[in-house]
Amino acid sequence: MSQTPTSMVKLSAIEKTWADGTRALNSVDLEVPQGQFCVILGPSGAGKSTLLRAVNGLMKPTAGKVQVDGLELTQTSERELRKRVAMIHQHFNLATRASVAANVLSGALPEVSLARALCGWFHPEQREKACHYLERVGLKPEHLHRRAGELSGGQQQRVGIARAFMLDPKVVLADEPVASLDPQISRDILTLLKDAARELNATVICSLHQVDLAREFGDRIVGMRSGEVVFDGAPEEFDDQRLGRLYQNADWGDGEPTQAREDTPQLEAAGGM
Ligand SMILES: Nc1ncnc2c1ncn2[C@@H]1O[C@H](COP(=O)(O)OP(=O)(O)OP(=O)(O)O)[C@@H](O)[C@H]1O
Repeated sequence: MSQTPTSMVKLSAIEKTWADGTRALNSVDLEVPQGQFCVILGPSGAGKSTLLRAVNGLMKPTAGKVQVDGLELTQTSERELRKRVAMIHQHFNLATRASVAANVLSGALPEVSLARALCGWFHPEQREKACHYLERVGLKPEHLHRRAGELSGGQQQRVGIARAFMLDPKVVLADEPVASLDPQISRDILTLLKDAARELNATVICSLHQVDLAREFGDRIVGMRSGEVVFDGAPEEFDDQRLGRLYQNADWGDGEPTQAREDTPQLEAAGGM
């Protein structure tokens, strides 16, 4: 008998209005089940990063409720949240002067006491796990003691993935993880991320700019525009017409707005694209 998948992330009526009046999120409802690779797609300024930051607690919504693994964020300590939710960043966010090993081990910090963290003392099991993940992401033993900043972009993102998986997270948030990488390396990195998440049955919410990658890797595509969800469905449903509507007159992040086409209807309400 098939079971209804557990909802791992649940956003209910999330609003975010920044101090300058910018409305970044407008009544966003989103439920992401356990184990899903959910891609957030949309033009620059659509609210993708703001949404991801709502899930990891870095952005306090103006209104609405965020739940992760059944816990409401306002009632959850940062430490509890960090054990469940890991983040992968566009610009890797590594300590570039520290070793690759130290960067990966830093993913275990929410589980380590301050005194031990200051001395750089990690459990042998944590060191073993760091080695396991470094191997898992395709880095070699000789990389362990190199400074992270000396690695290529693709290698740095591999370190970022290994770090993110150190605490067996239930949720991995990836904010444009391949934006600065070339197409083949982007595919390798997304394959790694998807496979590593599948091994743990972890939920991934990944913002992307590349539509082809969203279609290839997403179990589901959520299209955002002007702070609203305007498409939510399977990649097969996200056809070129819907793509056109999502990006109509929009900024692709390269400063080149797409031209409106006369036959392109106005955006409809969520799910109605
Ligand atoms: N700290 C802030 N203060 C004021 N406005 C902000 C702040 N952070 C984001 N915004 C605004 O909120 C809106 C959504 O931004 P967000 O970064 O979430 O978009 P995005 O879809 O991730 O864009 P991109 O693809 O370019 O990264 C934008 O209008 C942005 O300028």
